[in-house]
Amino acid sequence: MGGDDFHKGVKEPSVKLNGYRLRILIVHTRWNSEIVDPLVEGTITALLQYGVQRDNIVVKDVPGAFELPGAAQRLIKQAQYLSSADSPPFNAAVCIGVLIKGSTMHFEYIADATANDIMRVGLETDVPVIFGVLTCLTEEQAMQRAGIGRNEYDRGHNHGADWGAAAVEMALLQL
Ligand SMILES: Nc1c(NC[C@H](O)[C@H](O)[C@H](O)CO)[nH]c(=O)[nH]c1=O
Ligand SMILES: CC(=O)[C@@H](O)COP(=O)(O)O
Repeated sequence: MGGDDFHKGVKEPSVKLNGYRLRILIVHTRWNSEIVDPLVEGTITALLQYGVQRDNIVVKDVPGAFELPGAAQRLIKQAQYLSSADSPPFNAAVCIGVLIKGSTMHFEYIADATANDIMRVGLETDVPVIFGVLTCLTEEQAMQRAGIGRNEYDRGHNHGADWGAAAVEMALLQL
């Protein structure tokens, strides 16, 4: 594979909601918002295509990727504690951010901590938490993975579509 052949997206699962009303949490960063925002939209679009109702998609924002796991944990546990017929717990969550390598080791430390803690939150809460954090060496790499690449003939693939599909599939596994 030559050049920066980026991931074209996972083969979509053949999941069907079959009447289930899923409630999905999206936590996204404000860092690199010009790339994060299309990823959030791609995730929401995928969730809607799979039959999730828009009022069952809760979207919250945090400063940066390092804050994603803590916010997801607090919001998931809060929903579990305050669970009611009108406000059921979340069936899945998606943490969305974009890390772009700078000139120090900051990138590596945040990427490692964020990835490990997002995994931990999912395991500890028993709510699937999808890892929607791009860890890129250049801005163009990130833009291509948000479907907004500078190449007018190939803008890339919006990974939000994969994350939304994964959230639905993993949520149904929990039912
Ligand atoms: N450089 C990037 C950051 N850095 C900020 C941290 O995530 C965090 O908000 C700060 O260290 C305060 O705890 N965040 C990103 O999401 N993307 C970056 O490229
Ligand atoms: C991912 C980061 O924290 C990075 O953008 C910060 O840049 P730098 O390493 O040049 O401080």
